Amino acid sequence: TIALQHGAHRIGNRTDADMARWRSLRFGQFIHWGVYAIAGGEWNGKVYNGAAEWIRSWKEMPHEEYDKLYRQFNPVNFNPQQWASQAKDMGAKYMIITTKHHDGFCLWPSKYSKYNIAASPWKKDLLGPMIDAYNKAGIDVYLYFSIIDWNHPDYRPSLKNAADSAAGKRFQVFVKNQLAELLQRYPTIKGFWFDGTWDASWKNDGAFTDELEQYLQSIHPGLVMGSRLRADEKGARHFDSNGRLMGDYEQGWERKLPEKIEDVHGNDWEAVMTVPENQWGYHAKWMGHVKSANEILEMLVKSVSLNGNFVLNFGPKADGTFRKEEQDLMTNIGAWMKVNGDAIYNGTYAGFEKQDWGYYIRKTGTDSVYMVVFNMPVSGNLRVKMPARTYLTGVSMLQNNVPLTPELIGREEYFLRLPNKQSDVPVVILLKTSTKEGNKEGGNFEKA
Ligand SMILES: COc1ccc([C@H]2[C@H](O)[C@H](O)[C@H](C)N2C)cc1
Repeated sequence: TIALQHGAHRIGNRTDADMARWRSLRFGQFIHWGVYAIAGGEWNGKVYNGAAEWIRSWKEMPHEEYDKLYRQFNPVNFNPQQWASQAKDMGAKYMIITTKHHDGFCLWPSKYSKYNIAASPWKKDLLGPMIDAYNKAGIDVYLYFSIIDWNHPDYRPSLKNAADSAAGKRFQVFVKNQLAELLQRYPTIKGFWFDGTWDASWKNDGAFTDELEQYLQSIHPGLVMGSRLRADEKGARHFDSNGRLMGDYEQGWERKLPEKIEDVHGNDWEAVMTVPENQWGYHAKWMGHVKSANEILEMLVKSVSLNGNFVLNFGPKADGTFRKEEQDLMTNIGAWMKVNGDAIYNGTYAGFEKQDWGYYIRKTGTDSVYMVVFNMPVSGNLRVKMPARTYLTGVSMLQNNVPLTPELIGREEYFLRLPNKQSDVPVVILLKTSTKEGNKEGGNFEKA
């Protein structure tokens, strides 16, 4: 290994209570909301094909035009209690809100940048009421913060000369001040979700990123921060030059999921996902494939089955309301979560051989293993192969506790048959298992 001053300082996952809480939540709601929602992916009658929150970078959008949009930002229909209530109904246990995206517009009245909500017709802080409402609904809040800041005069993508370096230093002070300001204003938040850390000016100062992470932990112990914040002294990101994860969880899974358990290297991780192919902020015209509730549920279940968290993104309109497609998703996902949430919360990798019908999820620290069936075989037979020295002691439908009688088809291998093969939502079976030889003799199914 290479001697590193600013690489990973911890080998393996965090084991403290704050991280265990993050791990138990499993399902989050991402919210991308800002002045870009006013444009909604269009300008002068033309449609922007990129991600709506990036419209300022579009050649058809003059910077000075975009930079005046905040004068129209007036979310008169913003209702934080309603936002929190629908997130709770969906089954989300945490929420990540864009405090400031790459455009630099702050949703809170920051002392360190005039380009903030106080300068808009709305005037009032948006973050405080949101965080309070979500916390009251039992939902933890994490703050998205973009290091890239297109509005700040000292932001430099790279440092080419002494003047750049001086600006870069001023910018680092600005970032530190804003983050400390957010922690001071919103003490109940549980962590930061950093973004916009790929530019040379950031990744070539690994020491600063390391000091910043330690500074934030010192003023708010227990903060959960993923692998996007840091770089090591050689400019490596996410994984240091010795291949060790920096930060508290792997945060690179953006609009993609790992396929198998080996892909996550034993690290905590989180995937963030858009409903359309690639829109985070509000876009009036969604193009391409829009994911259904069942497709999203499969991503959520697959993430948990591979020991990760899954965060679904929403892009509220400029007036503070959610588009109908997003409201319908929250309702439909929530209906399934209401019945089957036990298989998700505190879920983790089960250690069973993957089968075609779907995914296994173990309730952390227990012998309870859930089977979440997405692909009903025409045979009607759901194959279950027990891991070595693990015995089946009970099988039932999660939804109504109806017991199932497995058919033994080999050494510790079974077929399970559902009462009926028809379902237009995923079906969950609860397996009770035991690793004690003794139970083998008892009521397990081999005797039958
Ligand atoms: C260049 O590819 C990018 C850059 C930034 C992103 C940003 C999106 O604007 C959104 O905030 C997402 C979470 N983030 C990674 C996405 C893709």
